[in-house]
Amino acid sequence: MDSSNFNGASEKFLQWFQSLPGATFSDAIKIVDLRDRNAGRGIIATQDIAPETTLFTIPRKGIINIETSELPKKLPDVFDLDSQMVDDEDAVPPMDSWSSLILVMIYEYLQGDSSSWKPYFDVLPSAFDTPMFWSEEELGQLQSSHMRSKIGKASAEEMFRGRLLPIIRSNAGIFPSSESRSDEELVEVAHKMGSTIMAYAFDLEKDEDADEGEETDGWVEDRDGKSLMGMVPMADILNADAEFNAHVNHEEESLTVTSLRPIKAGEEIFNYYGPHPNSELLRRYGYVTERHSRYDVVEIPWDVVESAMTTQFGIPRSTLDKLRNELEEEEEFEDTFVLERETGEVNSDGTFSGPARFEGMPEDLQQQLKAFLKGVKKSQPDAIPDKRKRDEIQKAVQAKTLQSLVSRYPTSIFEDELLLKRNDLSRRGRMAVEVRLGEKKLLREAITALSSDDDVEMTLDEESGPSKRAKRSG
Ligand SMILES: C[S@@+](CC[C@H](N)C(=O)[O-])C[C@H]1O[C@@H](n2cnc3c(N)ncnc32)[C@H](O)[C@@H]1O
Repeated sequence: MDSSNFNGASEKFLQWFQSLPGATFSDAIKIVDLRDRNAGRGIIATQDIAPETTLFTIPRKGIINIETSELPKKLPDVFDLDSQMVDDEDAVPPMDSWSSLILVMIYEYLQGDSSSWKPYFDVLPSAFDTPMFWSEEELGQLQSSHMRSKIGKASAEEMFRGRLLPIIRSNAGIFPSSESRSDEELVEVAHKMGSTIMAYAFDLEKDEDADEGEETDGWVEDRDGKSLMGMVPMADILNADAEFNAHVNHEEESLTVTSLRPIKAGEEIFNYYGPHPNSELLRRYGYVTERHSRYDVVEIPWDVVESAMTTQFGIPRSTLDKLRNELEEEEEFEDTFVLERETGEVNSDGTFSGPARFEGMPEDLQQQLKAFLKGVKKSQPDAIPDKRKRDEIQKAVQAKTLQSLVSRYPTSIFEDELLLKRNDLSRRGRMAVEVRLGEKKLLREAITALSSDDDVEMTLDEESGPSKRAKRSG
């Protein structure tokens, strides 16, 4: 889209927004074109802004959701949760807030010019950089990032085909132009609406559920279907940063966006999407930033820990299977742990309270490993004669585990850093490298922290990729 069309769409959207009864938009801000830094539209300050200034107000009637769209009135059976809750095994389970909003968005989108939200749809994205839309080759660049298993394309598609498509097909008169579209085309529309919701929608508390006087943060966190979700025009033109300067307040009749601290003329107004690692930022929003790398995580699958116990210390698989079954029966078994830094809470004015620091291996992983090693000691007292030996094995197993995770990434930190210096990487390729590099750096911090212990000597050879020498003492 050339810049006059792009800015024309922004201008029409602003006019439409200002015509909504109850909407306000401060003279101190404007919508701008930030495509030169891959940030689409955003809002900047045109003059210095004091803290707690109202930047704009969105009347709740301007939001798109099941309460404002005409669709639920036209298809009461589909949306009426009570009638679907009947105790009938054959009854269709109620649609959750996620699929309900996708259906509403498909309906409004297919209305075209007749939708009351047309100027809003004109500023919503038509293309996405989220991994949902990446090729296998592009996904391969994420290497062994756990995020690859969280994209959920197949399950989303199953829901679109199994749930939404039959509703659209059996109500063709309500969904304009649906008859002339193939199943594939409608699924593509559903994917686009789903991805738009993922990156743009807010959680909106229903009035009756809202705790008195309590505000909610806004961005969609809850995908389990309980919350009321909605598309909030203008609030979603705000980009976000890990350090932010504005906040969306949820009030009874409207949502207001206010400044949290002084904002200088020319600065961008940033909302907050949450303490997401870059992998999650990419999965939901299709971008990554250096500032979010403080929240990076690495998932540690328990089976990698078990392999370390077997290969490093010869603990038989059968012993581990038995111990695992016992813990599973007691519902105390975890199959995945999260390696992360201590980041502290963000200050109330949107700034960081301090640097992120790696403080240690996940406590729950250590507890489970300890429980396993105690079990091993019972069946093989010679292998683990005392607590000192158990602690030593515990550390070495964790070190081996981290090393195994590092070796799952085909390139080293050094190689990734070199790659990022090149200027021939695609945007998606660059983001994939940044995600995997952030994970490797966290692993390196954890390895360094563990190897500061005398019993386990480890090195990270950056030229040839990470490597480890674990001294099997004792
Ligand atoms: C709620 S929208 C914000 C408005 C969006 N820029 C637009 O043009 O419609 C969220 C999307 O904005 C982009 N975005 C938000 N914050 C960003 C940032 N700090 N840097 C780059 N892109 C950002 C991402 O594409 C994300 O999916």
